[in-house]
Amino acid sequence: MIAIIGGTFDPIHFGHLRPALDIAEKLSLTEVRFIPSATPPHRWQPEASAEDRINMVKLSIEGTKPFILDDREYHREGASYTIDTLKSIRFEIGNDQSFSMILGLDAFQSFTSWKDWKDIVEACHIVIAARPGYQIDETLDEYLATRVTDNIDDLKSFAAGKIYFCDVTQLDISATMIRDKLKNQQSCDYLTPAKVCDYIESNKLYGSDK
Ligand SMILES: Nc1ncnc2c1ncn2[C@@H]1O[C@H](COP(=O)(O)OP(=O)(O)OP(=O)(O)O)[C@@H](O)[C@H]1O
Ligand SMILES: O=C(O)c1ccc[n+]([C@@H]2O[C@H](COP(=O)([O-])O)[C@@H](O)[C@H]2O)c1
Repeated sequence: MIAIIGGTFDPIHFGHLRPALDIAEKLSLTEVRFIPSATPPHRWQPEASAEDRINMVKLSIEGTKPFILDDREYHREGASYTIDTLKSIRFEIGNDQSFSMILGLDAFQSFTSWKDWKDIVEACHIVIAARPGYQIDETLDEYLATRVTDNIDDLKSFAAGKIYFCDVTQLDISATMIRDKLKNQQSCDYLTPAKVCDYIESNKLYGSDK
């Protein structure tokens, strides 16, 4: 079973890494691919370059099984739409293998505004990580509500199409919080791996001149 976690990762932090590991262990995932969004379609453009964000992801996951970097969105022109990423992965792994997309609860809340969101649900399972400050929407879209399962085995028996809310270690960390601290010449220690803090410092990212 493989999964992806996409993100702007500007920068990557423990709020991405620990929940992704919790989900990998809970679902016995053989691979979790971190996919930095080169040109996010839906938000202001990232502060750090795609190269720096990719380097920080690499540093933060090296040596951690089953995490790997997948930089396909960097090599694609135009806006980084998730549906295009999923189609290209499906092309590689075939239609029979169980394949999940990990999303934080905040990202899931705007999911029905994503490009071709119904096709996304057909292409993969969606595993939603709890995030401090966000609650499951009681008025979940009907199309989505019928796909919710609390049975992990469904994620293994079906290749796609299920939605699973996953309890994970809740860390109230955001990339915005880290960028703000660095702008104020504060440290990002213990919010993201030390190697990422060192990279930010050496490359003077996010207005940090420490
Ligand atoms: N602390 C967290 N707990 C659970 N999920 C998270 C957390 N932080 C980010 N995520 C999820 O990780 C994915 C990528 O998030 P992203 O790179 O936008 O990080 P962010 O911290 O939300 O960034 P920003 O503050 O710049 O908006 C999204 O699905 C998001 O919901
Ligand atoms: O494809 C879309 O329309 C779309 C709209 C919003 C978000 N996404 C993806 O959702 C992931 C998390 O987004 P973000 O803003 O939390 O980094 C990331 O991989 C984005 O490319 C994708």
